[in-house]
Amino acid sequence: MKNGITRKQQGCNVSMTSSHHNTNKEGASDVVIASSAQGEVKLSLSCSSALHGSDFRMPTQEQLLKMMEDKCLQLYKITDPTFSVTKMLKDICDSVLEFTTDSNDDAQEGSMTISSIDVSKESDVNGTPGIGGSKDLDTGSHSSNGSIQVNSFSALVSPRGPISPAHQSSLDDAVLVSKMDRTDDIPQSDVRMQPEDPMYTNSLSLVVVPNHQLTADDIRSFHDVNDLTKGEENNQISWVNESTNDFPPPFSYIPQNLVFQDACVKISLSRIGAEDCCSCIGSCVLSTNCACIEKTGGEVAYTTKGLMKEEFLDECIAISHNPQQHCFYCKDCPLERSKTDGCLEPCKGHLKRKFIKECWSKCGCGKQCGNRVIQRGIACNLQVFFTSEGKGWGLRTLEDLPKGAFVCEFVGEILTVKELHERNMKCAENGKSTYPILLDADWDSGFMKDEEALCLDAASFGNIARFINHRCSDANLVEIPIQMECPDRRYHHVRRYLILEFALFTTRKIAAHEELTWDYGIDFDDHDQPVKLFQCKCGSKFCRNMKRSNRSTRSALIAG
Ligand SMILES: C[S@@+](CC[C@H](N)C(=O)[O-])C[C@H]1O[C@@H](n2cnc3c(N)ncnc32)[C@H](O)[C@@H]1O
Repeated sequence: MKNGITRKQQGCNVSMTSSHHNTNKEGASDVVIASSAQGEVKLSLSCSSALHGSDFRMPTQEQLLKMMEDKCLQLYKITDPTFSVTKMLKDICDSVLEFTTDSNDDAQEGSMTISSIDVSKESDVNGTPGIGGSKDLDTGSHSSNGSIQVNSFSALVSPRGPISPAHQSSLDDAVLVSKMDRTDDIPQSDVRMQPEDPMYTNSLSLVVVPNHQLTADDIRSFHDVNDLTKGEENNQISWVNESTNDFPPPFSYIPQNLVFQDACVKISLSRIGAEDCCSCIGSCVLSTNCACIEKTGGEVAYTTKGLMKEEFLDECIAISHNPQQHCFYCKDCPLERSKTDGCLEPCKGHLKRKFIKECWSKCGCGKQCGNRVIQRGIACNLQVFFTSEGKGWGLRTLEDLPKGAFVCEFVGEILTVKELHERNMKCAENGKSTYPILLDADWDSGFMKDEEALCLDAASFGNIARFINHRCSDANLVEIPIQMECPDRRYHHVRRYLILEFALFTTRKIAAHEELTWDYGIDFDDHDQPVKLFQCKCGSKFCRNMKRSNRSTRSALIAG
């Protein structure tokens, strides 16, 4: 396939040939993208039939393209009627040329090989999908020493230690991607792609480790440097580590809460009565009698710009600053019950928070109603980064944020508190932590069955909120429960099915690049908490861990 250098002149030929000798090892397939100084781009695919038996028959070009288009529809859900595989191949060539002409007036010469791996066999027991095929490599060119310069690279990464010299390079086995500085640890023979220009210090290197068996955690730790959310959110959320060679921990990104196992979450349309929906037309923020807004005492929580109203926000912040004044005690605390196996300890109290009731699908208003902020998803530009204060990874904003802006929900697995306790016990044995938050808003309503006392754990399955670190008292985010369709406060707020929400809003103006923090409500004096306490490095002058004077009784989040 050849293209001329300008988009107007470009032409695209698709031709197919087959050979009887193997061009690469068993079952491997390569995509080679080569460009010449004359502005030609060549895309060649090679694959071996070795794994599929000896009765290999070359399909016709038409058969192949038809099969691929069916696959794109069924497997990748590409439903655009104008989509065609030929056009996509041509687009790849165009992109190479576009990049070359945009970034450099002189056309470059070079090539790169993208190899496919099949780790689908390595799916973990929980059904975490394997990664099949190569991922998102951008253009590159050969350097004099034979390695390939990567101009930009959206890649999978693996937090692996130095690679032993015993490894020999091969494109057929596991593929690892490492940060540039880590390639010092790796024998040159194992490095297949390596950024050479210091300008690309945040680019990644592709390292091939032969015969390496990928584990489930390996697969879960492959995080795209440009988007940790795997495309699940409105905005991409990149990650960066300017301090160490560490990679983000293994976890699966989920944009909505999911039940782990025993949690009893009963949501059905029939449970959502007319009294829990509004019949407004237009934006409820301007309405005088919106039934949803009536649920929160007739107080509209949002401004017309989609920010939380200052008065409402300040009350929420005051509750979080003075938990003792806003606590209720349950008669038969599910948390204590889960810990003590029969022997009930005194309940330390749970926070009674203000909550927001957003409009929902059964309401008369539409998606653009001003009383629907959280359900429109993450709107700010965020980044995960490695903190320099010893807190591990953290989340920061890349843009200035006003006071009262919605940042993200807290999403995780929905567990019963009994399951959380069991999980914490296991974590204590293997040095891991849970990142739980109790859904305890309604625990004062009498005896609850074990399967009804719920919490969220974001350590293994969670959204971007799992990276938000704790700060005592003067955190720049505050958590506010959101109720949508479900009137049952036990779930706090349930969106669609099986979704519980807990949203984080800014408590003040936040400047670009500031770390986002919230007060987990930890009592650093309570050594009886089911999870291991950490040494707080929040740096706040109100730090409860340092002073140990302010004895909080909140149990909003028992951090591990
Ligand atoms: C919800 S996670 C936050 C993300 C975490 N830092 C990471 O690297 O994945 C909570 C964990 O982060 C660490 N952490 C959070 N806030 C901290 C703080 N103020 N000081 C020290 N460690 C903190 C603790 O290990 C805690 O168990």
